[in-house]
Amino acid sequence: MSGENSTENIVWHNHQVSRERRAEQKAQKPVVLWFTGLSGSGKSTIANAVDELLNRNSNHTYLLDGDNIRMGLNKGLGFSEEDRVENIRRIGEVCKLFTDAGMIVLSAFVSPFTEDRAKVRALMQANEFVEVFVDTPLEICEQRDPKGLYQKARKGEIPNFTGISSPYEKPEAPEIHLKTDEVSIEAAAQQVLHYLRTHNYIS
Ligand SMILES: Nc1ncnc2c1ncn2[C@@H]1O[C@H](COP(=O)(O)OS(=O)(=O)O)[C@@H](OP(=O)(O)O)[C@H]1O
Ligand SMILES: Nc1ncnc2c1ncn2[C@@H]1O[C@H](COP(=O)(O)OP(=O)(O)O)[C@@H](O)[C@H]1O
Repeated sequence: MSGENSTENIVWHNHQVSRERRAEQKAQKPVVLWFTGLSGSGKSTIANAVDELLNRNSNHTYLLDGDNIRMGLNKGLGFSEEDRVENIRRIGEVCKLFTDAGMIVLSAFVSPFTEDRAKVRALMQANEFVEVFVDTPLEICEQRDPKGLYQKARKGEIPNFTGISSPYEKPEAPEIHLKTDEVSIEAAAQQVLHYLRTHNYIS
């Protein structure tokens, strides 16, 4: 392909400071903690709790959160299947940049499609993608309804709402499985920390 959008005249630059040196300096193994689950499942709450624990442990982290990214980088994308695919693709690329920088990234997006999550995993280096399934039954998300969105969706005021009028494909083999109807926010966060410690991402 040639023309304005072609990449044929673009050359990849190798950095003088390697990704290994960037990670070593931070005394951690870079990784993306990819939280996925229904709206209201607890992705944001648990990711924030993990972020807090990691920060106190002197780790270098960054939290990418659904609503915030949609107000900036992904402003203009909606909730059609096509837009969700592009939303997750861009977020995957951002995660890759952060892991290259040696960071532990926490991403909290519904990311309802198995294929899109698999594409992000494939973009990362081996063992740098950890899928965290925030597994909360739809009935409980609906009871929580922290933003009042389920109520609106049930009234037909929000089209393509995940779990109601748009599918959520559950992870089949997540590295971490959090059942928030059985464990507290603090216990869920500790479960993630335990995984990171036992797999030598952090000390
Ligand atoms: N139609 C529809 N379906 C699902 N969610 C909706 C929708 N419209 C708005 N919202 C709000 O947007 C947040 C989900 O954005 P994401 O970027 O995580 O979605 S996706 O990964 O592209 O599917 C989601 O945030 P969370 O509640 O934090 O998950 C909702 O607050
Ligand atoms: N065990 C739990 N884990 C996570 N969130 C919980 C739990 N119990 C209750 N909650 C509440 O559920 C809501 C989850 O909302 P949020 O974190 O915004 O979800 P999401 O980011 O998946 O949309 C919060 O109000 C949180 O306090």
